[in-house]
Amino acid sequence: MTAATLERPAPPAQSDASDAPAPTPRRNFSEELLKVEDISLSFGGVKALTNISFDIRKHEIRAIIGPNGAGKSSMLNVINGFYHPQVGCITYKGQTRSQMRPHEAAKTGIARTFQNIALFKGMSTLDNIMTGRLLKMRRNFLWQALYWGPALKEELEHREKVEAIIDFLEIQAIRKTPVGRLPYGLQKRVELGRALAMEPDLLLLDEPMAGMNVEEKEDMCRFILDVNDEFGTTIALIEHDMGVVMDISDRVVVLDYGRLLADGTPDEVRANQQVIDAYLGVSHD
Ligand SMILES: Nc1ncnc2c1ncn2[C@@H]1O[C@H](COP(=O)(O)OP(=O)(O)OP(=O)(O)O)[C@@H](O)[C@H]1O
Repeated sequence: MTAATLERPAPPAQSDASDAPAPTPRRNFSEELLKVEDISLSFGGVKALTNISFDIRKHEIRAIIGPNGAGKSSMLNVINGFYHPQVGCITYKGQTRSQMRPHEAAKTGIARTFQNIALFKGMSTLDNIMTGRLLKMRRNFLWQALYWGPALKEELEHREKVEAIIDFLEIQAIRKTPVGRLPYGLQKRVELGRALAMEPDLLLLDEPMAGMNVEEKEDMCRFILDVNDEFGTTIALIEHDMGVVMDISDRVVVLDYGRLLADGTPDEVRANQQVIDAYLGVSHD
């Protein structure tokens, strides 16, 4: 399977009296999980985002694309509370805020991977993924020292979850290896594992395939699709590889110079002349 041949599963056929050709085989989603409205973010004189509005629907794969410096990472940072916009609001799970706080975002089910891998390089794969369970731990260290039996039971429950993720991502062979010794593609997979350990409802992936070879990209595509299908996780991802974006995304937001240039299905975005001019014709190698 190549990345270029990956396709989302087609929705069930609709009975239609007309002989019109079937619609593009993409999935349809209606329930909104997150909405950003009129977001503007500046750093001094640099306008990173200007009046950006779009939504992310439950269970979809949503791509955010755009040329370098378009504001994609800033947008993810606004969603998970790393950056606080000067204008606009965010509605997540029905609650509207002018800004997210990182711990609020994490506690309410938003997990994130980073453009530059942010793992503990000296720690093993297993321990790195275990750090993703920290917010799920019910008891503090003092409690664990005083009540050893229940603490052990809780620890075993977390271990089981982590082992399940290790199996799912097919990284059993490197579970004890310090991640700093792993090749780049596997480190990216471990970082995905750590985000999955948070059992997120919304998973934000910042360039999950950057720096990967073709085989590693195929693997990562498969894992992203599987996470979405098997766990029902909603995914928002930034990606420069257009083949991947068009193949695995349900809808695509296009940013350019911090402004929203287009928002639609991959087919709509692909056919948009402004997008072609601003982005698709531009090489990012
Ligand atoms: N912490 C910051 N301080 C100052 N300027 C920033 C900061 N973060 C982002 N910017 C600026 O905001 C603009 C958008 O940057 P951002 O990283 O969001 O773009 P991007 O689309 O993710 O780019 P790339 O594809 O190169 O990662 C750029 O001009 C960038 O220099």
